[in-house]
Amino acid sequence: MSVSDIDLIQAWRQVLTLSKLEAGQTVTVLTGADTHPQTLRCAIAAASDMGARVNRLDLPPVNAEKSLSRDSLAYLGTTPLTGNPAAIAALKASDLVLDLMTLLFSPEQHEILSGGTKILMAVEPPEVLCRLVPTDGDRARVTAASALIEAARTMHITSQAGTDLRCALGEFPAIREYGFVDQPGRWDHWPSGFVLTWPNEGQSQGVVVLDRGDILLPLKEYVDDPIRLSIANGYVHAIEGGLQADILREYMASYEDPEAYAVSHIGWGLQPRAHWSMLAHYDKESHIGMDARAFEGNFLWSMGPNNEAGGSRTTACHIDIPMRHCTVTLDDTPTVIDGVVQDTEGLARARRQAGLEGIVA
Ligand SMILES: O=c1ccc(O)c[nH]1
Repeated sequence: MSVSDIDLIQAWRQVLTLSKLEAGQTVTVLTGADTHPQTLRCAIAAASDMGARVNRLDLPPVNAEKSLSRDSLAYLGTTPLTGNPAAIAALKASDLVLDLMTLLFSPEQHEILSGGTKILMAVEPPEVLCRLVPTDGDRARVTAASALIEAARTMHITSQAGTDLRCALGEFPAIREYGFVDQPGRWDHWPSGFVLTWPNEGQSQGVVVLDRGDILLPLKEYVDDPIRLSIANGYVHAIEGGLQADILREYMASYEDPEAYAVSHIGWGLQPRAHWSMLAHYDKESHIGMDARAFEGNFLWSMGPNNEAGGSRTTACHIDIPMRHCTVTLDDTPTVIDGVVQDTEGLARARRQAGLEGIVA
Protein backbone atom coordinates (compact mmCIF):
# COMPACT_ATOMS: atom_id res chain seq x y z
CA MET A 1 0.00 0.00 0.00
CA SER A 2 1.11 3.56 -0.66
CA VAL A 3 2.20 6.16 1.87
CA SER A 4 1.48 9.88 1.61
CA ASP A 5 4.12 12.40 0.61
CA ILE A 6 3.65 13.98 4.05
CA ASP A 7 4.57 10.71 5.81
CA LEU A 8 7.59 10.10 3.57
CA ILE A 9 8.81 13.70 3.88
CA GLN A 10 8.54 13.39 7.66
CA ALA A 11 10.54 10.13 7.53
CA TRP A 12 13.20 11.83 5.40
CA ARG A 13 13.30 14.76 7.85
CA GLN A 14 13.90 12.31 10.72
CA VAL A 15 16.73 10.54 8.84
CA LEU A 16 18.34 13.81 7.69
CA THR A 17 18.11 15.27 11.20
CA LEU A 18 19.74 12.15 12.68
CA SER A 19 22.34 12.55 9.88
CA LYS A 20 23.07 16.06 11.21
CA LEU A 21 22.23 17.80 7.92
CA GLU A 22 22.78 21.56 8.36
CA ALA A 23 21.28 24.49 6.45
CA GLY A 24 23.61 25.62 3.66
CA GLN A 25 25.17 22.19 3.16
CA THR A 26 25.17 20.59 -0.29
CA VAL A 27 23.11 17.45 -0.82
CA THR A 28 23.36 15.58 -4.12
CA VAL A 29 20.61 13.05 -4.82
CA LEU A 30 22.05 10.27 -6.98
CA THR A 31 19.36 8.68 -9.16
CA GLY A 32 19.11 5.99 -11.81
CA ALA A 33 16.54 4.31 -14.05
CA ASP A 34 14.92 2.44 -11.13
CA THR A 35 14.75 5.29 -8.62
CA HIS A 36 11.31 5.51 -7.04
CA PRO A 37 9.76 8.89 -7.99
CA GLN A 38 8.07 9.43 -4.63
CA THR A 39 11.27 8.67 -2.71
CA LEU A 40 13.10 11.18 -4.94
CA ARG A 41 10.38 13.84 -4.66
CA CYS A 42 10.18 13.59 -0.86
CA ALA A 43 13.96 13.48 -0.37
CA ILE A 44 14.35 16.73 -2.30
CA ALA A 45 11.43 18.33 -0.44
CA ALA A 46 12.77 17.39 3.01
CA ALA A 47 16.39 18.38 2.33
CA SER A 48 15.34 21.66 0.72
CA ASP A 49 12.97 22.43 3.60
CA MET A 50 15.92 21.95 5.97
CA GLY A 51 17.85 24.65 4.10
CA ALA A 52 20.25 22.45 2.13
CA ARG A 53 21.38 23.22 -1.42
CA VAL A 54 19.96 20.18 -3.25
CA ASN A 55 21.30 18.88 -6.57
CA ARG A 56 20.29 15.83 -8.53
CA LEU A 57 22.68 13.63 -10.52
CA ASP A 58 20.97 11.10 -12.77
CA LEU A 59 23.12 8.33 -14.26
CA PRO A 60 22.31 5.71 -16.92
CA PRO A 61 21.95 2.04 -15.86
CA VAL A 62 24.79 -0.49 -16.35
CA ASN A 63 25.30 -4.28 -16.02
CA ALA A 64 21.73 -5.36 -16.73
CA GLU A 65 22.80 -7.60 -19.61
CA LYS A 66 25.42 -9.29 -17.38
CA SER A 67 23.20 -10.36 -14.50
CA LEU A 68 20.52 -13.07 -14.24
CA SER A 69 18.83 -11.01 -11.51
CA ARG A 70 17.26 -7.55 -11.77
CA ASP A 71 18.05 -6.81 -8.13
CA SER A 72 20.30 -3.74 -7.81
CA LEU A 73 22.62 -5.72 -5.47
CA ALA A 74 23.00 -8.67 -7.84
CA TYR A 75 25.92 -7.35 -9.90
CA LEU A 76 28.49 -5.42 -7.89
CA GLY A 77 31.75 -3.60 -8.47
CA THR A 78 31.10 -1.51 -11.57
CA THR A 79 28.48 1.22 -11.35
CA PRO A 80 27.46 4.17 -13.55
CA LEU A 81 30.20 6.07 -11.68
CA THR A 82 32.93 3.76 -12.97
CA GLY A 83 35.18 5.80 -15.30
CA ASN A 84 33.03 8.90 -14.76
CA PRO A 85 35.30 11.53 -13.12
CA ALA A 86 32.82 14.37 -13.66
CA ALA A 87 30.08 12.57 -11.71
CA ILE A 88 32.54 11.50 -8.98
CA ALA A 89 33.77 15.09 -8.65
CA ALA A 90 30.21 16.33 -8.12
CA LEU A 91 29.61 13.77 -5.38
CA LYS A 92 32.97 14.38 -3.68
CA ALA A 93 32.12 18.09 -3.59
CA SER A 94 28.87 17.33 -1.71
CA ASP A 95 28.45 17.13 2.06
CA LEU A 96 25.83 14.39 1.75
CA VAL A 97 24.95 12.01 -1.11
CA LEU A 98 21.53 10.37 -1.05
CA ASP A 99 22.13 7.21 -3.10
CA LEU A 100 18.78 6.27 -4.62
CA MET A 101 20.61 4.22 -7.27
CA THR A 102 22.88 1.69 -5.39
CA LEU A 103 26.63 2.25 -5.16
CA LEU A 104 27.20 -0.50 -2.58
CA PHE A 105 30.54 -2.39 -2.75
CA SER A 106 31.97 -0.02 -5.36
CA PRO A 107 35.52 1.44 -5.36
CA GLU A 108 34.01 4.82 -6.27
CA GLN A 109 31.99 4.79 -3.06
CA HIS A 110 35.21 4.57 -1.01
CA GLU A 111 36.79 7.39 -3.03
CA ILE A 112 33.81 9.66 -2.35
CA LEU A 113 33.73 8.80 1.39
CA SER A 114 37.47 9.34 1.80
CA GLY A 115 37.03 13.09 1.42
CA GLY A 116 34.49 13.25 4.27
CA THR A 117 31.35 13.12 2.13
CA LYS A 118 28.56 11.08 3.75
CA ILE A 119 26.56 8.58 1.66
CA LEU A 120 23.12 7.28 2.62
CA MET A 121 21.60 4.59 0.40
CA ALA A 122 17.81 4.32 0.22
CA VAL A 123 16.24 2.16 -2.51
CA GLU A 124 13.52 0.17 -0.70
CA PRO A 125 9.84 1.02 -1.44
CA PRO A 126 8.46 4.13 0.32
CA GLU A 127 6.25 2.20 2.74
CA VAL A 128 9.23 0.06 3.81
CA LEU A 129 11.30 3.23 4.36
CA CYS A 130 8.51 4.66 6.55
CA ARG A 131 8.03 1.42 8.54
CA LEU A 132 11.78 1.13 9.15
CA VAL A 133 12.66 4.78 9.66
CA PRO A 134 15.77 4.70 11.88
CA THR A 135 15.98 5.88 15.48
CA ASP A 136 18.86 6.71 17.78
CA GLY A 137 17.93 3.55 19.68
CA ASP A 138 18.79 1.55 16.55
CA ARG A 139 22.20 3.23 16.52
CA ALA A 140 22.81 2.47 20.21
CA ARG A 141 21.79 -1.19 19.86
CA VAL A 142 23.92 -1.77 16.75
CA THR A 143 26.88 0.07 18.29
CA ALA A 144 26.74 -2.06 21.45
CA ALA A 145 26.74 -5.20 19.30
CA SER A 146 29.67 -3.92 17.23
CA ALA A 147 31.67 -3.44 20.43
CA LEU A 148 31.29 -7.16 21.13
CA ILE A 149 32.57 -8.00 17.65
CA GLU A 150 35.51 -5.59 17.97
CA ALA A 151 36.53 -7.33 21.22
CA ALA A 152 36.23 -10.87 19.87
CA ARG A 153 38.71 -13.12 18.08
CA THR A 154 36.32 -15.87 16.98
CA MET A 155 32.70 -16.15 15.87
CA HIS A 156 31.15 -19.64 16.15
CA ILE A 157 27.75 -20.22 14.54
CA THR A 158 25.68 -23.33 15.26
CA SER A 159 22.10 -24.50 14.70
CA GLN A 160 19.87 -27.51 15.39
CA ALA A 161 19.79 -28.06 11.61
CA GLY A 162 23.52 -28.83 11.66
CA THR A 163 25.32 -25.54 11.04
CA ASP A 164 28.75 -25.47 12.65
CA LEU A 165 30.91 -22.64 11.30
CA ARG A 166 33.96 -21.10 12.93
CA CYS A 167 35.37 -17.76 11.74
CA ALA A 168 38.52 -16.08 13.04
CA LEU A 169 38.07 -12.33 13.61
CA GLY A 170 40.37 -9.36 14.00
CA GLU A 171 41.59 -8.54 10.50
CA PHE A 172 38.54 -6.42 9.64
CA PRO A 173 36.48 -3.89 11.60
CA ALA A 174 32.89 -4.30 12.71
CA ILE A 175 30.51 -2.46 10.36
CA ARG A 176 27.42 -0.87 11.87
CA GLU A 177 24.33 -0.41 9.69
CA TYR A 178 21.71 1.63 11.54
CA GLY A 179 20.15 3.74 8.79
CA PHE A 180 21.68 7.21 9.01
CA VAL A 181 25.03 8.97 8.50
CA ASP A 182 25.90 11.01 11.60
CA GLN A 183 29.67 11.14 11.07
CA PRO A 184 31.75 12.60 8.21
CA GLY A 185 32.87 9.93 5.76
CA ARG A 186 30.21 7.48 6.92
CA TRP A 187 28.16 5.23 4.64
CA ASP A 188 24.91 3.67 5.75
CA HIS A 189 21.78 2.12 4.34
CA TRP A 190 18.20 3.06 5.22
CA PRO A 191 16.55 0.71 6.12
CA SER A 192 18.86 -1.52 8.12
CA GLY A 193 19.63 -2.32 11.76
CA PHE A 194 22.31 -5.00 11.80
CA VAL A 195 25.95 -5.48 12.63
CA LEU A 196 28.52 -7.26 10.50
CA THR A 197 32.20 -7.95 10.03
CA TRP A 198 34.33 -10.08 7.75
CA PRO A 199 36.21 -13.19 8.85
CA ASN A 200 39.99 -13.08 8.60
CA GLU A 201 40.89 -13.90 5.01
CA GLY A 202 40.89 -17.66 4.50
CA GLN A 203 39.99 -18.42 8.12
CA SER A 204 36.40 -19.74 7.97
CA GLN A 205 35.89 -23.45 8.47
CA GLY A 206 32.90 -25.74 8.80
CA VAL A 207 29.44 -26.26 7.39
CA VAL A 208 26.31 -24.15 7.01
CA VAL A 209 23.02 -26.04 6.73
CA LEU A 210 20.22 -23.85 5.38
CA ASP A 211 16.97 -25.04 6.89
CA ARG A 212 13.33 -24.50 5.91
CA GLY A 213 12.63 -20.74 6.03
CA ASP A 214 16.20 -19.51 5.69
CA ILE A 215 16.48 -16.95 2.89
CA LEU A 216 18.53 -16.69 -0.30
CA LEU A 217 19.20 -13.17 -1.62
CA PRO A 218 19.07 -11.77 -4.29
CA LEU A 219 16.98 -14.81 -5.32
CA LYS A 220 14.45 -13.76 -2.62
CA GLU A 221 13.47 -17.35 -1.89
CA TYR A 222 12.67 -19.10 1.37
CA VAL A 223 14.60 -22.37 1.45
CA ASP A 224 12.20 -25.31 1.61
CA ASP A 225 14.64 -28.24 1.25
CA PRO A 226 17.83 -28.10 3.33
CA ILE A 227 20.96 -26.87 1.53
CA ARG A 228 24.39 -27.88 2.86
CA LEU A 229 27.33 -25.55 2.15
CA SER A 230 30.78 -26.88 3.02
CA ILE A 231 33.40 -24.27 3.86
CA ALA A 232 37.17 -24.63 4.10
CA ASN A 233 39.85 -21.93 4.36
CA GLY A 234 37.32 -19.14 3.73
CA TYR A 235 35.66 -20.56 0.61
CA VAL A 236 32.47 -22.52 -0.03
CA HIS A 237 33.56 -25.62 -1.92
CA ALA A 238 30.31 -27.59 -2.07
CA ILE A 239 26.63 -26.63 -2.29
CA GLU A 240 24.39 -29.69 -1.92
CA GLY A 241 20.62 -30.04 -1.70
CA GLY A 242 17.50 -30.00 -3.85
CA LEU A 243 16.20 -27.76 -6.60
CA GLN A 244 17.13 -24.53 -4.83
CA ALA A 245 20.70 -25.72 -4.36
CA ASP A 246 20.82 -26.38 -8.12
CA ILE A 247 19.44 -22.90 -8.84
CA LEU A 248 21.95 -21.28 -6.46
CA ARG A 249 24.85 -23.25 -7.94
CA GLU A 250 23.99 -22.37 -11.52
CA TYR A 251 23.33 -18.70 -10.63
CA MET A 252 26.74 -18.38 -8.97
CA ALA A 253 28.48 -20.30 -11.77
CA SER A 254 27.12 -17.74 -14.26
CA TYR A 255 29.61 -15.20 -12.87
CA GLU A 256 32.55 -17.49 -13.78
CA ASP A 257 34.47 -16.13 -10.77
CA PRO A 258 36.02 -18.31 -8.03
CA GLU A 259 35.92 -15.29 -5.70
CA ALA A 260 32.11 -15.53 -5.69
CA TYR A 261 32.45 -18.49 -3.29
CA ALA A 262 34.46 -16.67 -0.63
CA VAL A 263 32.79 -16.11 2.73
CA SER A 264 31.91 -12.41 2.83
CA HIS A 265 30.33 -10.52 5.72
CA ILE A 266 28.98 -12.27 8.83
CA GLY A 267 26.81 -10.81 11.57
CA TRP A 268 23.29 -10.65 12.94
CA GLY A 269 20.02 -8.70 12.66
CA LEU A 270 18.96 -6.18 15.31
CA GLN A 271 15.89 -4.51 13.80
CA PRO A 272 12.67 -5.46 15.67
CA ARG A 273 10.55 -3.59 13.10
CA ALA A 274 11.88 -5.73 10.23
CA HIS A 275 10.05 -8.97 9.50
CA TRP A 276 11.20 -12.40 8.30
CA SER A 277 7.85 -12.97 6.56
CA MET A 278 8.00 -9.82 4.41
CA LEU A 279 9.36 -11.58 1.32
CA ALA A 280 6.17 -13.65 1.12
CA HIS A 281 4.13 -10.52 0.47
CA TYR A 282 6.18 -8.59 -2.10
CA ASP A 283 6.93 -9.05 -5.77
CA LYS A 284 10.61 -10.03 -5.99
CA GLU A 285 11.48 -7.09 -8.22
CA SER A 286 9.81 -4.47 -6.02
CA HIS A 287 12.40 -4.49 -3.21
CA ILE A 288 15.92 -5.70 -2.33
CA GLY A 289 15.10 -7.67 0.85
CA MET A 290 16.28 -5.43 3.66
CA ASP A 291 13.64 -6.84 6.04
CA ALA A 292 15.33 -10.21 5.52
CA ARG A 293 18.81 -8.81 6.22
CA ALA A 294 17.74 -6.87 9.32
CA PHE A 295 15.11 -8.91 11.21
CA GLU A 296 16.09 -9.26 14.83
CA GLY A 297 17.93 -12.48 15.71
CA ASN A 298 18.89 -13.59 12.22
CA PHE A 299 22.38 -14.80 11.48
CA LEU A 300 23.25 -12.91 8.27
CA TRP A 301 26.19 -14.27 6.33
CA SER A 302 27.17 -13.89 2.72
CA MET A 303 29.44 -14.95 -0.11
CA GLY A 304 31.45 -12.66 -2.37
CA PRO A 305 33.59 -9.54 -1.95
CA ASN A 306 35.46 -8.12 1.03
CA ASN A 307 36.53 -4.77 -0.46
CA GLU A 308 33.74 -3.10 1.58
CA ALA A 309 35.78 -3.88 4.70
CA GLY A 310 39.10 -2.84 3.19
CA GLY A 311 39.96 -6.23 1.74
CA SER A 312 41.33 -6.80 -1.74
CA ARG A 313 38.77 -9.26 -2.96
CA THR A 314 36.20 -7.96 -5.41
CA THR A 315 33.64 -9.97 -7.35
CA ALA A 316 30.41 -9.01 -9.05
CA CYS A 317 28.52 -11.88 -7.36
CA HIS A 318 27.12 -11.29 -3.89
CA ILE A 319 24.83 -13.75 -2.12
CA ASP A 320 23.26 -12.73 1.21
CA ILE A 321 21.85 -15.52 3.39
CA PRO A 322 19.79 -14.53 6.46
CA MET A 323 19.15 -17.58 8.66
CA ARG A 324 16.72 -18.27 11.52
CA HIS A 325 17.27 -20.27 14.71
CA CYS A 326 21.06 -19.92 14.84
CA THR A 327 23.30 -19.46 17.88
CA VAL A 328 26.10 -16.92 17.39
CA THR A 329 28.93 -17.06 19.95
CA LEU A 330 31.77 -14.53 20.12
CA ASP A 331 34.75 -16.15 21.89
CA ASP A 332 32.83 -17.60 24.86
CA THR A 333 29.86 -15.18 24.83
CA PRO A 334 26.61 -16.09 23.04
CA THR A 335 25.16 -12.94 21.46
CA VAL A 336 22.28 -14.74 19.73
CA ILE A 337 20.82 -17.99 21.10
CA ASP A 338 18.53 -19.99 18.78
CA GLY A 339 17.56 -16.80 16.96
CA VAL A 340 17.05 -14.67 20.07
CA VAL A 341 19.34 -11.65 20.54
CA GLN A 342 20.84 -11.62 24.01
CA ASP A 343 21.02 -8.49 26.15
CA THR A 344 23.72 -6.82 24.08
CA GLU A 345 24.04 -3.79 26.38
CA GLY A 346 24.29 -6.16 29.31
CA LEU A 347 26.81 -8.28 27.51
CA ALA A 348 28.90 -5.22 26.68
CA ARG A 349 28.71 -4.09 30.31
CA ALA A 350 29.76 -7.53 31.47
CA ARG A 351 32.78 -7.51 29.21
CA ARG A 352 33.78 -4.05 30.39
CA GLN A 353 33.47 -5.14 34.02
CA ALA A 354 35.60 -8.17 33.16
CA GLY A 355 38.23 -5.73 31.92
CA LEU A 356 38.26 -7.19 28.41
CA GLU A 357 40.07 -4.90 25.95
CA GLY A 358 38.69 -3.50 22.74
CA ILE A 359 35.32 -2.25 23.95
CA VAL A 360 34.59 0.90 21.97
CA ALA A 361 32.00 3.55 22.80
O1 LIG B 1 22.98 -2.86 3.38
C1 LIG B 1 23.48 -3.90 2.93
C2 LIG B 1 22.94 -4.56 1.84
C3 LIG B 1 23.52 -5.70 1.39
C4 LIG B 1 24.64 -6.18 2.02
O2 LIG B 1 25.20 -7.32 1.58
C5 LIG B 1 25.16 -5.55 3.08
N1 LIG B 1 24.59 -4.40 3.55
